[in-house]
Amino acid sequence: MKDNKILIFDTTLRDGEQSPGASLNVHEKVEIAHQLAKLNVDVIEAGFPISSPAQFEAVKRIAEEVDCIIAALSRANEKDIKAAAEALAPAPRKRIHTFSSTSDYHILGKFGHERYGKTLEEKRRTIIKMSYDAVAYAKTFTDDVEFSAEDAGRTDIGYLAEVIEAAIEAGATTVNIPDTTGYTLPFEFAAKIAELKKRVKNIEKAIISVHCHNDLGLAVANSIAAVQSGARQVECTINGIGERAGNASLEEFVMALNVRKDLLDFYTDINTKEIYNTSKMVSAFTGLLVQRNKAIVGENAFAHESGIHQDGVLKSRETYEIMTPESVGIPKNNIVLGRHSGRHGLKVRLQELGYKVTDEELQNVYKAFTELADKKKEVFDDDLRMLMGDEIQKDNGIYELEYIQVNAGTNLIPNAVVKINYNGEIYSESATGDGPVDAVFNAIERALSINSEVESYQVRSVTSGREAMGEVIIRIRSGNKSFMGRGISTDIIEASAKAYLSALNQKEKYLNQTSPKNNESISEVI
Ligand SMILES: CC(=O)SCCNC(=O)CCNC(=O)[C@H](O)C(C)(C)COP(=O)(O)OP(=O)(O)OC[C@H]1O[C@@H](n2cnc3c(N)ncnc32)[C@H](O)[C@@H]1OP(=O)(O)O
Ligand SMILES: CC(C)C(=O)C(=O)O
Ligand SMILES: [Mg+2]
Repeated sequence: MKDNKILIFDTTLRDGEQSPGASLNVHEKVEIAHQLAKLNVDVIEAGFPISSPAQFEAVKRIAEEVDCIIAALSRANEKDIKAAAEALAPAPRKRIHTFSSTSDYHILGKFGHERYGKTLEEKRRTIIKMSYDAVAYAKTFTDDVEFSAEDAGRTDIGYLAEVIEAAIEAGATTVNIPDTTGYTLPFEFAAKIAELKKRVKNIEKAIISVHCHNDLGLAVANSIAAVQSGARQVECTINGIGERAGNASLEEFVMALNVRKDLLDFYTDINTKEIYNTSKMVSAFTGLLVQRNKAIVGENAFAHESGIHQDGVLKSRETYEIMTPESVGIPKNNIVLGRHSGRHGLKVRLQELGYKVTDEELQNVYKAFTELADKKKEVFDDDLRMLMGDEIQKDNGIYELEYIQVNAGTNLIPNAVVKINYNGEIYSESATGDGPVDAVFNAIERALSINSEVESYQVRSVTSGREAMGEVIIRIRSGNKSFMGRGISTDIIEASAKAYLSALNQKEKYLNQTSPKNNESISEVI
C-alpha cells in the first residue's frame, strides 16, 4: 500500500444503523453491502453479531456474499468475540473489531463495578489487560484484528498511549482512535494522533485509524486533520448517519481529498461515481432523509438558485462549482422509463442504480412498475428506488394491506374501512377520525386490537408532478423503542396505511426476536 493511500472503513451498517429511527432488515443490509463493494470501500463493518440474531445473520450473509474485507464489532470479552468470529467465518477476508473504553468518563461511569478495581488506577490497569486479552483472543480467529479505544478523544494521552501499545503488543493490526463524543477540535485531534505516533512503541506495526462523530459538526474536519498527522484509515458512513449527530460522512471526506488534491496529498480507492446511488439506497432503506443542503448528495448541492449564480455558471461552470455532479454519479437526466419499457430495460436500470435483482424481484417490481407507468407519464430513478425498497421490505410482511376505502370531505366525518391480511387471516374494520389518515390508523388499530403511539409522521413526494408517488415515513413508539415504517403509493392515504403496517411489521419482528413468547400475535404482546 502506498503511504498516501487512505483506507475507507465504512460503518454504515453498524454505527450508521445505530442512528435513532434507522433499522435495516437483513435483505436491505446485504443489498447495501453489495453497493458498498461497488463503491470500492476497503472494509465493510457489517454489524455487531452478539447484539441480536438478526445482526448475526446479516453479518454472516454479508460474509458469505460480498467480496470485501468484512468486519464485525465485539466488546472486549470472549463471548462477543466468539460471536463475531462465527458470523464472519464464511468471509475469505475478515476482521474482528474489538473495543474497550479508555476515558475517565467511561472508566468511572461504565465500569464502576468493583470487579474492574476500586480506584481509577486499578480500573485503568484492568482495562489494559482486558484490551490485551481481547486482541489476543481475536487473533486466534483471524490475523486481521482492529482495536478501538472508545472515547479516545477525551482520554488522557499518556494512558491512551499505554492502551494502544498493549493492543499492538497483543497483535492488533489496526488501532482506532475514536472521537466517540465528537468533542475534539481539528488541531487538537491532529496533535493527539501525532503524539501517539511519538509515544507508542511499535506503532508502525499497526495502521492508525480514526472514527469521528459529528456532535460539533467537525467529524470530517477532524478526520482530515488526523490523516495529516499520520492516520491511514478513516471510519465513516454514507450520508454521515450514525449514533446521535452521526459519523464522518464518507462522501464529504472522500470528495474533500479529491477536490483539494492541491493541499492534501492523499487518495482513496473510492469509485466516486457510485456515491450518489449509494446515498440514495441508504436513505431509501433506512428512511433517513438527506437534508436538501447536505454537501455532495443533498438535492441542493449542485442547484443554483439566484440570478447572478445562474448567470455565472452558464458562462463558466467553475464560477460557482468546485466539482461536477457527474463526478459523484448524479445523472444529467434521470427520466428513464415509461409504460412501453420492458423487463430487460427495467432490470438494467435497476442494476445501474446498484441493486442486485433476482428473477422473482424483477417480476414483482415489473408488475408494480407497469401499474405506476399507467398512472404516470415518466418513471424516474427515485420512483424505481421506492419500488425496489417496497419489494425488499416485503420479507417483513407479517401484516399486509388488502384493501382500503376512505370517505372524507368538507362536510363529512372522515371514515375509513381497512382489510388486513395477517398470516393468511383477514381482519377488517371501519373507523372515523379527525382526518382521513387518522381514520385509517384508527381502523387498523381496531382491526388488530392494538393501540400505538404515533411518534412522527412525514409525507413527501418522491418525484415532482401531480402524479408523483408519495412516500410516508412513520415512527411508532413502544416503551423506549421506536419502529420505523415506510409506505409508497400514488395515493398518500394508501401510503399512510402501508407505512403504519410496515412499522407494525418491524415491531412484531423485533418482539419475535427478543420475546420468549415467540408465537404470540402482536396484539397479545403489546
Ligand atoms: C460507541 C459504540 O458505538 S459502541 C456500540 C454500541 N452498539 C450497541 O450497543 C449495539 C446494540 N446493543 C445491544 O444489543 C446490547 O447493548 C448488547 C447485546 C451489546 C449488550 O446487552 P446487555 O448485555 O444487556 O448489556 P447492556 O447493553 O445493558 O450494558 C452494556 C454492558 O456492556 C459493558 N461494556 C460496555 N462496553 C464494553 C466493552 N468495550 N467491553 C466489555 N464490556 C463492555 C457495560 O459495562 C455493561 O456491562 P454491565 O452489565 O456489567 O454493566
Ligand atoms: C465502537 C467504536 C469504534 C465507536 O463506534 C465509537 O467509539 O464511536
Ligand atoms: Mg461510533
